[in-house]
Amino acid sequence: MQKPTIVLDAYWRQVSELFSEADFARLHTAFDVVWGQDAPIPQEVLDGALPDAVALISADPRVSRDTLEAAPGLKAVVEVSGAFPASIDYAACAKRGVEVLSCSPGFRESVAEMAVAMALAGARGLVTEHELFRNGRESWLADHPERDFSLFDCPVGFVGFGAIAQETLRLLRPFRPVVRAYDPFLDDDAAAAKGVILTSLEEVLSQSRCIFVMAAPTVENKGMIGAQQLSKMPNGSLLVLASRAHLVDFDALLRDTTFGRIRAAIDVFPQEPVDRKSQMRFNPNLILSPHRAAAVKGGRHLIGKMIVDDLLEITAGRAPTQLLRAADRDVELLAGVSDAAPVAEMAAKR
Ligand SMILES: NC(=O)C1=CN([C@@H]2O[C@H](COP(=O)(O)OP(=O)(O)OC[C@H]3O[C@@H](n4cnc5c(N)ncnc54)[C@H](O)[C@@H]3O)[C@@H](O)[C@H]2O)C=CC1
Ligand SMILES: O=C(O)C(=O)CO
Repeated sequence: MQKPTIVLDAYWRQVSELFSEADFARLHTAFDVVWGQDAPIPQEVLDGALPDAVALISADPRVSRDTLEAAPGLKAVVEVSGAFPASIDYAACAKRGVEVLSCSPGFRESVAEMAVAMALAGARGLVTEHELFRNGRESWLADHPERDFSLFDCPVGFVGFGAIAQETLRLLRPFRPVVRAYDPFLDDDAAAAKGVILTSLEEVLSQSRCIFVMAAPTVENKGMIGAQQLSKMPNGSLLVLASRAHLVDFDALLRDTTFGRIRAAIDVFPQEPVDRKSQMRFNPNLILSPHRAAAVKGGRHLIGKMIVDDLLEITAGRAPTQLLRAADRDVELLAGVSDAAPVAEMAAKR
């Protein structure tokens, strides 16, 4: 029997960053894969494949009514950049019954692991003492209660309680944290099922010693953590920023961390790469990570597994269960907010 055709146009990503060898083999066993190379797909290859394609996997999917007309058998569009882009006609896809899926849940393990690493490094003064040690100024056997704390029984807060936050909490569970979360799109039952107190942003910020910012960037939440919100954080508390700089007023964050009243561990920045002369580079109360939360060998392979699993479901006539479905989200809030262009440019230079 002929295998269904899929178009794999992952560039600017590398195919091997998305798929383990085993999942790439599963993909090829189940589907006739067009392109699948680490270079942009030539337009004529795409045009030639669309009439037979059941799925289009792309880091930069451009799907208009014309695309849908050219692809009468299309059942799914999978974006592999990390967020729903503005370049898809979501209404036209919904009308045609084409699933639009985002790979974003496939980052959860690697990003959660890094968030825990950043929290532990911040909470135990690891990076600070390491830097002081290099300069002969380290403090032997000192507790530093004004700065350091244990995650055991610690009040921990989440701003945004989606896939990455939930995975982070799963990893933190052995520390028995007392967990509060602010997420206006989560209901009480879902939070209760995870053992989390769903509450206001103010309470999360004022009652937690360690706060993870993990909300998706939307058209509504730019700079939602500003000077007023940061002022609620207790002295000596730590902000771990893992989702997007969009959520935080960086001028306010840099002001509040300058003298160490609060500290921050940051993986994502308003401009990436950060300017060589930025004050951030000289602020000892910041742990700086160059957008590497998912950057580890295999750190994006869950994406490939989810893609293969969901495409098998979709081509069997069932609903996808792994990737994020546009149909389940208010795409108006999300689409195009996260600009993939700087990430794509940095990725090209790896
Ligand atoms: N640092 C890195 O390398 C990476 C960062 N990310 C970022 O992490 C974000 C979160 O990823 P996931 O957990 O997989 O997404 P998700 O969609 O599962 O969860 C996002 C959560 O944010 C919540 N949210 C939206 N607006 C909010 C608001 N105003 N206040 C509080 N919560 C709000 C949503 O209700 C949702 O529960 C992504 O959108 C992406 O920007 C993702 C992968 C890698
Ligand atoms: O690490 C990556 O590949 C990302 O896109 C993070 O946002």
